[in-house]
Amino acid sequence: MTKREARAWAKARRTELDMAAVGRGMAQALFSLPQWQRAGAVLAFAAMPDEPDTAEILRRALADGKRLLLPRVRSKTEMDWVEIPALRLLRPGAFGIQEPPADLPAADPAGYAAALALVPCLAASRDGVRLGRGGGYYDRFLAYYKGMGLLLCPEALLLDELPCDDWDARFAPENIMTEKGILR
Ligand SMILES: Nc1nc2c(c(=O)[nH]1)N(C=O)[C@@H](CNc1ccc(C(=O)N[C@@H](CCC(=O)O)C(=O)O)cc1)CN2
Ligand SMILES: Nc1ncnc2c1ncn2[C@@H]1O[C@H](COP(=O)(O)OP(=O)(O)OP(=O)(O)O)[C@@H](O)[C@H]1O
Repeated sequence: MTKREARAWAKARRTELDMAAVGRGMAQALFSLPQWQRAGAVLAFAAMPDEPDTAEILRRALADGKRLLLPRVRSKTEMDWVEIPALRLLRPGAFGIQEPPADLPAADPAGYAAALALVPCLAASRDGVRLGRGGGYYDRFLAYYKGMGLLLCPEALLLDELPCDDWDARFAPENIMTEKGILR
């Protein structure tokens, strides 16, 4: 299977899933993890309609006093991280994704202690290969990000194998989370 074929399969499979329910399951699994409880800052994402709904995670992060950063697309290849103090400030941005507004400054994730990055994917393999949407945004970010990361992947989108390029970040099974919890 090529990446292109894998993306087509994943996109079709995703339309059959209840992403509100998957998101609720992931949120519950996440809140019980020490990695979440210890996190002082969360690098999250506002979900697209075919991604697990993260609204509850975003609300809980702020309610628990964690600093919340979300991506803001800057170009065809780069995204900025922006700290957002309240979800009502979000505006539709590139691809219709809710983004921090242009007047909030870009932040350096390295400047946040105890950061936890929640990483979206189209699909993932059990041995830790992430399939993204093909923009390379997260590949570039993960190449320099040194903090803790969790890949959020619905159970139905976990494969035994996926093609992997040199630049693809790899996730250990204990850093892959489905609505049923951490893979092990
Ligand atoms: N919720 C969320 N936010 C995110 C990402 C993401 O994957 N999910 N990104 C992660 O990179 C960045 C935005 N990158 C994106 C890249 C492509 C598409 C997208 O919808 N692509 C189309 C195909 C476009 C094409 O025709 O080539 C698609 O997947 O259907 C969306 C976001 C930053 N923010
Ligand atoms: N660390 C990097 N530095 C520069 N370019 C990169 C890096 N990682 C990936 N790229 C480029 O990004 C493009 C897209 O890569 P890939 O198809 O793996 O994206 P993806 O992981 O599916 O997308 P995304 O991360 O946006 O969800 C590739 O053409 C690759 O050359």
